[in-house]
Amino acid sequence: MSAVVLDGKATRDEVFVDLKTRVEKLRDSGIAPGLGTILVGDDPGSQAYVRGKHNDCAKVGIASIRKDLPADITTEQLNAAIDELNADPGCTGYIVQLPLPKHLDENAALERIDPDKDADGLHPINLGRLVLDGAGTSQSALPCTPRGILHLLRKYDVPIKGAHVVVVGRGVTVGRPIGLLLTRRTENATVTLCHTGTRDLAAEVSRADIVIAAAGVPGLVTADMVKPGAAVIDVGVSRTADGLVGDVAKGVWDVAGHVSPNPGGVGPLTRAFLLANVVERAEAALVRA
Ligand SMILES: Nc1nc2c(c(=O)[nH]1)N[C@@H](CN(C=O)c1ccc(C(=O)N[C@@H](CCC(=O)O)C(=O)O)cc1)CN2
Repeated sequence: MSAVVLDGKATRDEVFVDLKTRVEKLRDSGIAPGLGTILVGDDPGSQAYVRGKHNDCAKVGIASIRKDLPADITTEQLNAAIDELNADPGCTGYIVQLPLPKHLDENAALERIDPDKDADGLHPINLGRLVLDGAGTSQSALPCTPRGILHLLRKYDVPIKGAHVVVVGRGVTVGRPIGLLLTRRTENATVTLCHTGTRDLAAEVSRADIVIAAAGVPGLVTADMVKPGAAVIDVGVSRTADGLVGDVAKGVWDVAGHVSPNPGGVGPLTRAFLLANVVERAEAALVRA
């Protein structure tokens, strides 16, 4: 079997066309959406992601505000940068790029973001709204990668209702929120969340109609684990001497029905839906005004 490729780049381009029109409409109403980013340290991966986010802003006409801080900043200095973006009227939505250096408390940083400007949907209030089925509305943003995964599955008509989804990885940006998203009544999937404490990963994965691999372990999901015809979404990424490597081994392509590759799958949509969240935060502010 040769899997159908879920093309993240082509899908991102479609999302951008829609966003450009909405940004122009907002500008006609006197609102200029602006994305802020806070990047701490010099991790090459994080630097590349943040650079990409600002390039994307230029493509759809969103202003961008960039705060790059050294790896050894104090909690007080990080808090000051967050407070500045909370107070900046030109910044309608922003993110703190993760991971932060070990000496900084990620949860405390996320909690300090103004929930109305939380473009990642990772503030505890917004994650709480996801639990209560309120996220993804004018109330609050949905986390970007889960939103991208759902969009790709829908676009390529991968059946979600009633599907058994196995998520590998329990991180805050993907593993935990994707389970909440796919078990909403509108999606109605059954989700198993696997992690390093899972006893028999292969047995869990083999029952899945949809596998979402977000562990950051190169080649963790192998062909022998995957049910023939299943959809496999490769989200985890590791930077190795051979370049970027996903969680899904190459042989999976011969067994799966659909594969979202890495790179070229969900990553570009993570960035696209960050901008969608910024536009939607600005649209919501317009309605409130
Ligand atoms: N505050 C956040 N931090 C992090 C998030 C997040 O959603 N919010 N997710 C990841 C990193 N990430 C976004 O920040 C991200 C990952 C991947 C891509 C992407 O476009 N990948 C490309 C390959 C890019 C390359 O060559 O380096 C692809 O998959 O084709 C964009 C953003 C952790 N941190």
